[in-house]
Amino acid sequence: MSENNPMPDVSLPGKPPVVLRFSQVGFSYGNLAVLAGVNFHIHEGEFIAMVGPNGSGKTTLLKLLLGLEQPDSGSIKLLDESPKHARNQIGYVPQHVTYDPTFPITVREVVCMGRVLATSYKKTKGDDEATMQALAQVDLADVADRPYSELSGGQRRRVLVARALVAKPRMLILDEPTANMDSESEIRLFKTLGKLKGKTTILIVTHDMSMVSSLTDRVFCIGGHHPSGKGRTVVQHVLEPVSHTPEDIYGGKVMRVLHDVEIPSDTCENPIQGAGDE
Ligand SMILES: Nc1ncnc2c1ncn2[C@@H]1O[C@H](COP(=O)(O)OP(=O)(O)OP(=O)(O)O)[C@@H](O)[C@H]1O
Repeated sequence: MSENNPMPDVSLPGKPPVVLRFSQVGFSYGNLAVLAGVNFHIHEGEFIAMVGPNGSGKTTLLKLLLGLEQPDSGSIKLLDESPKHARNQIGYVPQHVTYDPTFPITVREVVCMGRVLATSYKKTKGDDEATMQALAQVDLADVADRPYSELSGGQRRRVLVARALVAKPRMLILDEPTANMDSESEIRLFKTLGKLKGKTTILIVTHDMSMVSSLTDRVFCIGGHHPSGKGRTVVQHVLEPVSHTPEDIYGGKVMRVLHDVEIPSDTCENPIQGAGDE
């Protein structure tokens, strides 16, 4: 597939559909060029890591993906639609949530907010059921009626995952999910993500460039500058299993991101089906 002639979002036989496609995307804040010629796609059910150093454009890429910013050039298709139209089908787990610890809100209520926000109607019986299901998915059903402020930082992050899951999203995006977490909380979070793997498409955005969880199917890096000099581009890198590392990092075995060996970002080895390049 040539860079200037991206393939349409039509799945090949035997391949899961493409849920997100960036085609030749460029974006600047005024004179500050951030992204240029960005081409990548994600298939339904994949577990993807998007890595990049601080200031490389990860948040900008998320804003484009969610339709909060518009690309200067190129196009973005999310679930076959424009990001603005499709973003209510995305579960987003932010890095930071500011909350007032004196505000008396329970874990159950925090999770249910994800349901109300996504569907914009009054709370129903179905919401209660979905809330408890989402809490069970993150192994926190037993704390449903505790005040949110009493939970540890790691538990609160999992509550936010439940809040994102409660509207049954087609894709889950986690922004720096393990920032400021101890290793035990990290393990529990990745256990939760391991259970979700394959059931929903998962995109983790992180500045940790060197290692990712072995749950990861493919890793994209926002890195080198585009030949045009007008911003950074995104490439796909190869993952290598690492032996002799403690298994408690990233909630299981870790994979090393090989930055000296890259494969073009518009190809896909499709680890789900083990099929050839697209
Ligand atoms: N609203 C804005 N207006 C102008 N420049 C911005 C704006 N937001 C971000 N930038 C700049 O765009 C570049 C990319 O920023 P972005 O926040 O996307 O990077 P990041 O990879 O998410 O960084 P970090 O890991 O530090 O959060 C940076 O140079 C940043 O200073």
